[in-house]
Amino acid sequence: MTIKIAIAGSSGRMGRMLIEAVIAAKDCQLFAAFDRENSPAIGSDAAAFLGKNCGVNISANLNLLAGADVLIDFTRPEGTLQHLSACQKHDVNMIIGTTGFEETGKATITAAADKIAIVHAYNMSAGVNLLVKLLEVAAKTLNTGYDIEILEMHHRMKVDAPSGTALMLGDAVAGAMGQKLEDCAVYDRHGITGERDPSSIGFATLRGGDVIGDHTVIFAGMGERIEISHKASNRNIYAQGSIRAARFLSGQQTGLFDMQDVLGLS
Ligand SMILES: NC(=O)C1=CN([C@@H]2O[C@H](COP(=O)(O)OP(=O)(O)OC[C@H]3O[C@@H](n4cnc5c(N)ncnc54)[C@H](OP(=O)(O)O)[C@@H]3O)[C@@H](O)[C@H]2O)C=CC1
Ligand SMILES: O=C(O)C1=N[C@H](C(=O)O)C[C@H](O)C1
Repeated sequence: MTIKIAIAGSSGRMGRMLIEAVIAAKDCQLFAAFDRENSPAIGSDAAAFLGKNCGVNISANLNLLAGADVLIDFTRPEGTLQHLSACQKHDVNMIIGTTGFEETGKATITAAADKIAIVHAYNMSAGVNLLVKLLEVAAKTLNTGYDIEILEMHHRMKVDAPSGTALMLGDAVAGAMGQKLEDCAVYDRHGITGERDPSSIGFATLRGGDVIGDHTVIFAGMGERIEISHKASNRNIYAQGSIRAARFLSGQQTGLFDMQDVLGLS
């Protein structure tokens, strides 16, 4: 069976990576490609940046979703929520990689999963999702006497902080220790902060250059330090994860899933 895939944010870093990966995947067909109305790419072939013609022109008309199996969206929260409405209208499943949602946006996605099937994950790579499992073991084993800090670095163009992945890793660690991340997260330190609260999970955000995505969770004890890291060196890991998610969604009618479900890790 061929999976008919539409891509949102076609001219973005992830949009282009996804177009290349979908065209290369034997069981996938690039069905539609979207950008914003004011994008200079509107009307051009979606594979033009590869020096190829794939026969799908970039459009802002979301009615072209009709007949697609799934829309893959790596844009911005406000764009994703517009695309989500269009997916419900046309009964198209959705894969959401966008980060930076407020609680209301997350609730809208959860509600939409009563009508269509959605994979929503802040990191589509197999490696990061394995890290989540490793962290659950680490957090349960090192649950007293170790200070937990999460460090992430991304390229200078990234607009949200901390990264969605850092928040997901923090959530996994907090959950494994019977805590809620919102009750123990420390996102800023400046000035006379006082001693570290042993029950806190600290976050540090670095931005610079073209770093694709580095994440390290540190368990700092007295006499030893454990660091569990993932470093991305190519965005194709996210595109391949998205294609796995598209295969997973084939045949699903409704429901909200994450990459742990897709990879059989849940
Ligand atoms: N889950 C995962 O595995 C990963 C998630 N991400 C996340 O994906 C998102 C995109 O990342 P990246 O590709 O680097 O970003 P880019 O800025 O390179 O691309 C974003 C694309 O979305 C478009 N866009 C922005 N706002 C809207 C809108 N309101 N409506 C429709 N389209 C819109 C942009 O168009 P324009 O240029 O016209 O603004 C652009 O084409 C981020 O949230 C990032 O954190 C990234 C990598 C992996
Ligand atoms: O913006 C990015 O580039 C990335 N965003 C995601 C995040 O916020 O975690 C995933 C990956 O780290 C790359």
